[in-house]
Amino acid sequence: MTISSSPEYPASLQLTWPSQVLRGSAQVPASKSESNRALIIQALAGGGQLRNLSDANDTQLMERLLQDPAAATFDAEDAGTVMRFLTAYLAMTGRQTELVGTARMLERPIGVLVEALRQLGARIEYAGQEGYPPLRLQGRTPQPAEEDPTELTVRGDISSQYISALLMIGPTLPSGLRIWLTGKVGSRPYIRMTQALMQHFGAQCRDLGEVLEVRSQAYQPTDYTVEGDWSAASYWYAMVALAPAGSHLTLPTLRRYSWQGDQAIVGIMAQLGVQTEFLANESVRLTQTAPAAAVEQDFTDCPDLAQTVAVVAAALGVPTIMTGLESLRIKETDRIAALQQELAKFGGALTDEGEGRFRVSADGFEVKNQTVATYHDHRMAMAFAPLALRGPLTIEAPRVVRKSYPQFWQELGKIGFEVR
Ligand SMILES: O=C(O)C1=C[C@@H](OP(=O)(O)O)[C@@H](O)[C@H](O)C1
Ligand SMILES: C=C(OP(=O)(O)O)C(=O)O
Repeated sequence: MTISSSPEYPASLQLTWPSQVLRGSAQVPASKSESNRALIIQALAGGGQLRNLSDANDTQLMERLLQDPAAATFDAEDAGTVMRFLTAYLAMTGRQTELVGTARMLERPIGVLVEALRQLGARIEYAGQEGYPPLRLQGRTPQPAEEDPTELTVRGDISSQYISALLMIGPTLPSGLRIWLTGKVGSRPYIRMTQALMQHFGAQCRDLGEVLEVRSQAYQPTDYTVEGDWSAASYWYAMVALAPAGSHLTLPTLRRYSWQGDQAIVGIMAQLGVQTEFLANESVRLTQTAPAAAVEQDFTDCPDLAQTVAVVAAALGVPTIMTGLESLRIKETDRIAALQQELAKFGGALTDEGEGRFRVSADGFEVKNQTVATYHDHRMAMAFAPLALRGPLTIEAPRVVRKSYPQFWQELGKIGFEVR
């Protein structure tokens, strides 16, 4: 396996499993969500040492862009957190600059955040389509300090990243911020993660459910060690679920008490045949057990787990109802359409039953040399890769994993997959 030595990934990768039990230990990357928040807050705090930062492209990109705050253009590439967090961060500096991204990023909405920032005095224009990047930041009208926090009403049903972006700049505003959330709030644990990291850096945030409040206050430079990424861990859960009986794996750097909502994978995979044991030294041991006869799961709080779970449920033939998938349509790709296309190649289906309910089913699910398209989406590649435990498989554009888990294919090679 030569991927590690090559900066250029091949056009496709063939994965084969030598039909033995799956055993050993796999490295997950550090959480990109924690890393990207910690980087923004560190910049606002003016210090603090960050340990175990993610090597994900999304994080390296954030780090690089923050090092050159005077740049004329900031290219957020395909990183949602970079686009949304930097928009808020840069808008508050009052600088004139531009934020751009990949073609897909220009289809991912940002109007809710721009509208909120305008109410905080930011002058932001759309350089292309109204409500979408690219953005032109044209400075900021300073606002006087008031006794009461500035009130904003923000929709919570499109992306929680707007709310996290606003919260993080909240302490730096002269009057602080009171955010009224409307609509069905999705990805709520990511908002809590933001609050937890803000608090770690000395800024208090009150969470009253539909109202979030941050007073004007100084962040304190603080050190932080980033936890492993639970979304990335989900692919290893999938592997244990699909591996021959008797398989087990250890994953280091994962905490029992996590700030990441995607730790929900522990409970979800308990139903799909993977038992989790939290060990000392921040690691978990995954053991294969029997799956439930049927599963029903809401992904409102953990949308990034949906692809992993859909693929495992289809491959195991466990009838599964998935709800809370609304935000999947506006991520790196339309993940619902992508799942439907790719599952069909194996005899699986993700059927829209209306009213937000999707049914995973399978009719003679079989893995036999299919080629999986990845739609510029890291999670499509990583969610389908575990199927290689059931038969040979080709993954197109394997480079996509660099967004969150650059070492993914190497880790597969180390655990015993043939990766060509
Ligand atoms: O704040 C974050 O770090 C994230 C929030 C979620 O996005 P949405 O809030 O858009 O659902 C998640 O899907 C994304 O991978 C990371
Ligand atoms: C949706 C994702 O990321 P982002 O929104 O930050 O691009 C993801 O990593 O699955």
